[in-house]
Amino acid sequence: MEPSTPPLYAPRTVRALLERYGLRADKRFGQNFLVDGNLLGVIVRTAQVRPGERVYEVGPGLGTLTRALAEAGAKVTAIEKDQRLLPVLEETLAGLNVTVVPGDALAYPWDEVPPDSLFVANLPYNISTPLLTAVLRANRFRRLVVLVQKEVADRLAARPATEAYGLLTLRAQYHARVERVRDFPPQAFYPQPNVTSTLVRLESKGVPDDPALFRLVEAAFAQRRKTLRKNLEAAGYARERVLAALSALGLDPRVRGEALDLEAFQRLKAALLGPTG
Ligand SMILES: C[S@@+](CC[C@H](N)C(=O)[O-])C[C@H]1O[C@@H](n2cnc3c(N)ncnc32)[C@H](O)[C@@H]1O
Repeated sequence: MEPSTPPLYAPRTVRALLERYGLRADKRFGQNFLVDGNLLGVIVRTAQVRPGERVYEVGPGLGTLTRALAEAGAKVTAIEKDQRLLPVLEETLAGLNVTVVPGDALAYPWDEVPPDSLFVANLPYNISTPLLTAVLRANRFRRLVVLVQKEVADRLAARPATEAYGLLTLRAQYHARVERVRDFPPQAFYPQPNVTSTLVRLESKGVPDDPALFRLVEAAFAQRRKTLRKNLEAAGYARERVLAALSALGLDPRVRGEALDLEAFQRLKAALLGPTG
């Protein structure tokens, strides 16, 4: 770009690009484009990209974050569902080390990503939970840096016995060490969303998925108001085994699933199914 050209994140560049291509931000795709250069810098610094490192991004949008990651030395693969944005990306990412993959990130073969890649994204709010689940489960990323709704960040970083604590929390904390980096106000985006966003960093523990553990966790949270024992029985775990396992762990039979931390769930799994279960 010419030195006098305003950067891609400048609100007037974003508005001009959309106008030139006859586009409007589409709510169905969760399109809130980043228009704050300082906060863009925060995301890139948090990602700590090494030169030549592979970075996967979901939802490049107009290419703002994609471009910043490529300029920091990353080799970026960016998956975009909105076909209307593909010609824009061709223009804004020209000459950079970026591959744009058209399609739905929920259908992307995350298992095929080379190990130790990075994942960096300003996520569309409507897919953040299933997408994070799929990406964490694939166990291919060394680090994930994601901008999500504050409420999703609360769930990722929650402690037991809180309202935000649940399946997503345990999925995240099983696979990674979770750190909230900072909040992003609505003014950092165009158009402005109704909610605050939060940048979250997840440092992978490099552990493979544990389907039996997550079947147990899913069952435990099926009906939050019910006791753990009732939920497990409803999911088909034999009553006697459940009672014996709770007693072996020194847990009150009236305990709720939300009281158990990750380690307690792992011990419960071993007590119910045996160490190899
Ligand atoms: C919050 S915007 C972020 C745009 C850009 N990265 C930025 O920070 O300005 C979310 C982006 O995800 C795209 N998107 C929405 N659903 C998607 C899906 N299922 N798969 C891939 N991309 C999707 C939207 O079209 C949009 O470009």
